[in-house]
Amino acid sequence: MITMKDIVREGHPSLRVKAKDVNLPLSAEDIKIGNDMLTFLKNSQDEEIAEKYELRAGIGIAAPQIAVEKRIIALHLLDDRERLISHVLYNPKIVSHSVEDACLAGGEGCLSVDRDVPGYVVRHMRVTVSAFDINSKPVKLRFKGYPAMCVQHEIDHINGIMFYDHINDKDPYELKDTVTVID
Ligand SMILES: O=C(O)C[C@@H](Cc1ccccc1)[C@H](O)SCc1ccccc1
Ligand code: NI
Repeated sequence: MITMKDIVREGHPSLRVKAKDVNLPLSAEDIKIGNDMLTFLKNSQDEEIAEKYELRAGIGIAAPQIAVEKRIIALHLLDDRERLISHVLYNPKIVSHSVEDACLAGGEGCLSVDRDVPGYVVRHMRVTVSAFDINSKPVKLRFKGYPAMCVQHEIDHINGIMFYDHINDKDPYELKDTVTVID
């Protein structure tokens, strides 16, 4: 099982590379990596397991965060209507997005960053993502609001981008009027 010791921290080279596409159909190894990542998220959100294994809560994770430089991400969170969003996505790609931008009111954190980095991380309010699921089947998924922030955070990771790369150094809380702040 993945625990915090398996999650690399900022400064590790895997966090700054453009990860490679996985081959399809998926190998048993790549399927296991995806399942292990999703299991980590579920464990990290389970009070007892998280306490027992000292896991930091996560709603998303990307393979480079466990030093696997492949384009694999996992999401496990509830949307604003309490619907479960739980996916392992292979070779995810944003194929379209809204003109409207958004950011989380409290800024963002990262399982690979052991410090607070204040500031707004402006992203697309809505994204459409094409990917392959754990059965090697093509999927097209639409995300908006909080889940959209999460999937963009994870796709950034497979492109070697950290959330604070988006924060305006001079004015971390700069907000253009086209940006919606998500509470
Ligand atoms: O490091 C990661 O990739 C997991 C990120 C995902 C994430 C960060 C900011 C905004 C959306 C998603 C976080 O560490 S998950 C931690 C977390 C837990 C609950 C709510 C928000 C962030
Ligand atoms: Ni992160």
